[in-house]
Amino acid sequence: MGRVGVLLLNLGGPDKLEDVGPFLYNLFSDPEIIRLPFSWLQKPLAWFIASRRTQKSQENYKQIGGGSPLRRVTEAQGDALKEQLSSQGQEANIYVGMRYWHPYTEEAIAKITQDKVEHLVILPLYPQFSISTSGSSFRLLERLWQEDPQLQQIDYTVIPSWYKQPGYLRAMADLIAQELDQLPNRDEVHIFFSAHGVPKSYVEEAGDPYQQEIEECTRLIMQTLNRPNPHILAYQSRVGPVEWLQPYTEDAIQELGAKGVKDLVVVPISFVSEHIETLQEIDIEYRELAEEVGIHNFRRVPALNTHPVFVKALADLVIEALKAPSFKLSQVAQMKKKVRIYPPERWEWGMTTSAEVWNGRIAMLGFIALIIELITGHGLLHMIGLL
Ligand SMILES: C=CC1=C(C)c2cc3[nH]c(cc4nc(cc5[nH]c(cc1n2)c(C)c5CCC(=O)O)C(CCC(=O)O)=C4C)c(C)c3C=C
Ligand SMILES: [Fe+2]
Ligand SMILES: [Fe+2]
Repeated sequence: MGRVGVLLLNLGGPDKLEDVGPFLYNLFSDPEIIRLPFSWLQKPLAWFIASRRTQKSQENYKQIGGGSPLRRVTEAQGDALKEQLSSQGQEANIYVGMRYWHPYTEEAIAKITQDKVEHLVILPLYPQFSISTSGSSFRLLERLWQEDPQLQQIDYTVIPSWYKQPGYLRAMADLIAQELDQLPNRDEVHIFFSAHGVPKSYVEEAGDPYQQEIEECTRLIMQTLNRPNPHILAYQSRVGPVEWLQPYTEDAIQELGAKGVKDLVVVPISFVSEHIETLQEIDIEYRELAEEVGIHNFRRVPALNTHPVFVKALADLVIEALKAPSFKLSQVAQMKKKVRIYPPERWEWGMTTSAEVWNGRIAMLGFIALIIELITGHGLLHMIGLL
């Protein structure tokens, strides 16, 4: 076999506080994150939302040391994977491609062509598929492939999602067991799976298989764990006013508190690395809430990071993918029950939930712009002489 490469995909995160604004702008500029009727509105709206969110987001990053650990952790995972592959007789170069911050996917692709990689495995570091995560990275890669004849020479294969991988399930179950065993009444502790949320319309209108994969993954982890504990699944990190997958983590914590639950072990299930949503949102915000509602033993299962059983699982995935018939980027959408990757070919006007929401938001934006213009005396309407 010729030169082998593995491209690890992840979302990326700001390395320092000054990066937060531009990182958020990149994130909200992605039509897979925010769906709009007109593409020309994407950038101004991304700028508007990012500016409004930057300060709050910076405060959260300040609480975890002033930046995201995601790059460091992902690079460590890459190093560990290279070593593990080598010990299993497979030499490979590992490349990290982030969607919204350095090292960008484009930078990784440039290195891959420079190194003349012949066989490439594309492995998203999201166990479950969502339009907003792996889907967005695959779409970007599809575009890069179409534009570059050199890339088209590479024999590549994609792993769309891998939440059923036995080593991954084992590593998750072991980490949960370790936390349960720290508590005196370990078989009665509630296991709380906290998945990252997505807007409900992704699942119901666009056919995102994310919710189904999360639910199945939860069931498989519980089966692997093989303990009698009660468990619950809820969704965290909601952004904006639309409805996201329910129940929301904060509501579920409150309900458990009201029922008199005292011991909780929280399992972050959509992430394999520590980042802001484990270190700040769960460890600080949800812990505070849990204490307020009387859940005094609140423990969080650490992210897998470079857990050896997990790294071996990643290596097994790569080796199997190299042996199996290749799976192309264009096949992912077909396989995932005809997922309509955002934005749709044609904007659907009318009473669809998202169209209504966005029509309302655009009107609101226009209204805000008008108020600002009336107060400051500067703006588009003054420029064209209407005010
Ligand atoms: C607004 C929509 C968002 C969707 C949909 C979304 C889905 C989603 N995200 C992750 C994983 C991560 N998200 C991270 C940061 C992040 N995500 C959003 C918004 C959406 N995510 C924002 C605004 C941010 C920035 C942080 C903030 O201001 O809250 C990160 C990086 C974290 C870091 O340490 O920097 C990850 C990872 C998943 C798995 C997911 C859907 C399945
Ligand atoms: Fe996110
Ligand atoms: Fe988030």
